[in-house]
Amino acid sequence: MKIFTSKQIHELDTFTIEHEPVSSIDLMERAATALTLAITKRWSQTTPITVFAGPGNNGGDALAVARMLAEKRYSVTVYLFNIKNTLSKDCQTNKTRLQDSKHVKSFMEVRDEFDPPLLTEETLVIDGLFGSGLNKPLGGGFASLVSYINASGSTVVSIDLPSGLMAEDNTYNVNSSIIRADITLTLQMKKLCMYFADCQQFLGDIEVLDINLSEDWIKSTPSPFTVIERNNVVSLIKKRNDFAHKGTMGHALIIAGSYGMAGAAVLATKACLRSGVGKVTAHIPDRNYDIMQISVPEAIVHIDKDEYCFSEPMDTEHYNAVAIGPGIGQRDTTAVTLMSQIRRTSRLMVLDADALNILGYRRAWLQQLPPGLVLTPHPKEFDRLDGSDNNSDYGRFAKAREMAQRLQAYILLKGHYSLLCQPDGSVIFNTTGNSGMATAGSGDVLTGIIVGLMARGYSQAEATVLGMYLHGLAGDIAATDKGCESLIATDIIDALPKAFLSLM
Ligand SMILES: NC(=O)C1=CN([C@@H]2O[C@H](COP(=O)(O)OP(=O)(O)OC[C@H]3O[C@@H](n4cnc5c(N)ncnc54)[C@H](O)[C@@H]3O)[C@@H](O)[C@H]2O)[C@@H](O)CC1
Ligand SMILES: Nc1ncnc2c1ncn2[C@@H]1O[C@H](COP(=O)(O)OP(=O)(O)O)[C@@H](O)[C@H]1O
Ligand SMILES: [K+]
Repeated sequence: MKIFTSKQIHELDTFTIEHEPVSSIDLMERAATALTLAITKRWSQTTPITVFAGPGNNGGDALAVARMLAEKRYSVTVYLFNIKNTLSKDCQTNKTRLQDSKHVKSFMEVRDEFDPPLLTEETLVIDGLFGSGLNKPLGGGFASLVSYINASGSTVVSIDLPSGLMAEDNTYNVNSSIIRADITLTLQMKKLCMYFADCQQFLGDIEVLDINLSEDWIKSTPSPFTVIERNNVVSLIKKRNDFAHKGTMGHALIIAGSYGMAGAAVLATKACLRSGVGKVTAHIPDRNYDIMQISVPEAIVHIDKDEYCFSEPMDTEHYNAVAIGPGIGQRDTTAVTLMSQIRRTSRLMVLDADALNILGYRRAWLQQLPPGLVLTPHPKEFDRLDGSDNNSDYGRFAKAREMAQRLQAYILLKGHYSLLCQPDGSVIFNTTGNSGMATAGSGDVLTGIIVGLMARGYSQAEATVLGMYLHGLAGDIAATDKGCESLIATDIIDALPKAFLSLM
């Protein structure tokens, strides 16, 4: 599924109007019908409704919704903000239609002075001030109105987008000038900002309303941003050959777990074994030997000469893919060994956790990284790599995208919607997974899965897409059994078989 920018969605509206063909005002009527249905499904006629409409087409939608609700005998009070005396054509038409309707309780067009009405906890506010046409953060009277609505305790339904929220980049936005909706009824498709954690406080629950915009345009228009769908993943899965043996199914090497962090190595290794690979070798310091042998009898264990940490690069010729990082610590010896390991490894490689922290604290080394690496940072790890500590989610997304192109790397930025930035500038969002996975060790599990898939023969792009989808899916399956509160990383590994099976 593609994610389009607000500029593209505007083109999609225009294309639909020209090619369906449908007049612009009839398309607005279609949107308003879907919005009204979504509202009447949830609230009865006894709910007092106050509608705030802006001067553009978002306001036009709101005025049409107000008329439809009034015709259904809802009690509706409407404020249209026309400060500059410029309404969009369809907003103007809907203003006239509303005024002509006998049912609207009260309609006021605000030109300058505005006395805000009483909004109580019983009031349902319909926010149609601004949608995808917002071109800068709200200020002045609109910012005050937004603060007033937010402070009111009323339930707020936003049309298309909470007013004040940009469809894409909110880095320099002012939080207090953005509507905090309880529900956002968004038209046709989710906007990019809806995938970012720091925008969720404004969006509330999101419902996407299909308004039948042109399928042809959607199919034929490219977008660098997509969301993984089940069928994409199913088509990636490689069939096992009946005559397969462990020597033909790939050999993964996992360099993980310093003294005191054996668990990271155990989790990554176990997850890797569950990913279809033939053999897994875990390279660990001597002190962790017994723990690994006892916890994961299926793994081959290779011991570092150092008792406590990763200190000598491995010969990786005999492996198909290598993972380095979970729990390796950040000692200077380990840092130097990491770089020497990266330089001498020609195999597919995934860097995670402390491998990323080491690079984050020595950012000059980033320039020496070979192309084709997979990096799996969580937001903090990415900020270290990037050298900044105040990234917005959009900012982090944009920088990860730029870094993936510059380093020719696959950067999997983890989060609720993890996103994969590829060397060609494309970005793939994942929607499997849940908050139960916010628990120590779940990232180690992901690393194990990805290296297992790469060793098994998947490319970096395939392994990361399939890996993040499967990891989240396993988390979702585990959560149906254990619930989110009690979920631990081991549960994700235990659910991997069911996750795989559900895709076969
Ligand atoms: N035919 C279409 O194009 C359709 C559009 N739809 C609706 O139209 C919306 C987009 O409409 P528009 O493109 O008219 O945009 P909006 O209605 O979101 O806003 C545009 C208006 O806001 C003003 N504005 C922008 N930023 C401002 C700021 N910071 N402070 C004060 N004023 C500001 C602009 O000058 C313009 O008057 C969508 O979100 C959706 O709700 C739907 O009706 C579906 C069909
Ligand atoms: N709220 C959430 N929703 C979906 N996935 C989540 C959520 N919280 C964490 N995850 C997933 O769990 C993993 C956590 O990784 P990470 O932070 O590296 O954990 P650790 O370092 O403890 O192993 C990531 O893959 C992330 O996408
Ligand atoms: K809105």
